[in-house]
Amino acid sequence: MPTTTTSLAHPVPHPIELRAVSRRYGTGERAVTALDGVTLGFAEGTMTAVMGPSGSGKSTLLHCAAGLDRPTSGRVVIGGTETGELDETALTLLRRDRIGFVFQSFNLVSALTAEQNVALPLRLAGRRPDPAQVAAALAAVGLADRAGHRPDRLSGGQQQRIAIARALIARPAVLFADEPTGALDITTSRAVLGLLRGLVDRHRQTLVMVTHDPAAAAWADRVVFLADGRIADEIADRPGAEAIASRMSVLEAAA
Ligand SMILES: Nc1ncnc2c1ncn2[C@@H]1O[C@H](COP(=O)(O)OP(=O)(O)OP(=O)(O)O)[C@@H](O)[C@H]1O
Repeated sequence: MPTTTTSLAHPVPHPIELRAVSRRYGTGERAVTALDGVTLGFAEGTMTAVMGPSGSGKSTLLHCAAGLDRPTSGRVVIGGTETGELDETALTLLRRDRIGFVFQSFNLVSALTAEQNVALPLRLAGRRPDPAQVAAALAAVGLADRAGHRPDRLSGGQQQRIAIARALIARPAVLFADEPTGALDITTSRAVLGLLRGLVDRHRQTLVMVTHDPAAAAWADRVVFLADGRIADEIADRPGAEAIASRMSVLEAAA
């Protein structure tokens, strides 16, 4: 039977690639290796959950991959650009163009309305926000009718949805989320995760999310497990929460 090879000579690069990335903090006896030779790519239109025991390097991985922190050794390639070759200004501009970030604590500006918060990244980039673009971002997270509200008049879930709209306003290739549902109840978490999943499925958004919660990780296509700064395990093909929880308990028992 004839065989056909379909591999591409020049495959499209992943929006983000980490190659043998290590990050050490401090020097001498106090040195901590937070990441230890991690090689990982995040494909377009996929959702990856990053899990692992406390201190295993999840936030450090996210910060290095997003260009918020620089590795001690190894390479981070964002949209085909080697970030190690960029100075701080060029890295900031690349991040502004390509990366969105959502935090557990929402990080909204309390004195600004929902629409002003969403428009903020454009203003910081020196661009005049297009009201239609801001309205579309609010509509995409189901909060068109809350445009004039300040964060203290919104629920936790609504605040996180505003933070997601703000992260998406510049149409980043990759959205990073560090425990985005960590401060939310189960029902609200589900709504936020459904929204994130929809962005991946409908808009081919690439999403990388750190979580401790197997139920949240079960929304992902792939779960990467870290232990002591290394990739300890990986499950692909949308694993269920039970399979994820049992891998986590093995890693936590060993930690
Ligand atoms: N700025 C820093 N200076 C020194 N050590 C640090 C620094 N940031 C992180 N570390 C250390 O690096 C290791 C990995 O930290 P990191 O925050 O990436 O882990 P994590 O898996 O996100 O943890 P958690 O689940 O508890 O948030 C830990 O041992 C931590 O103490």
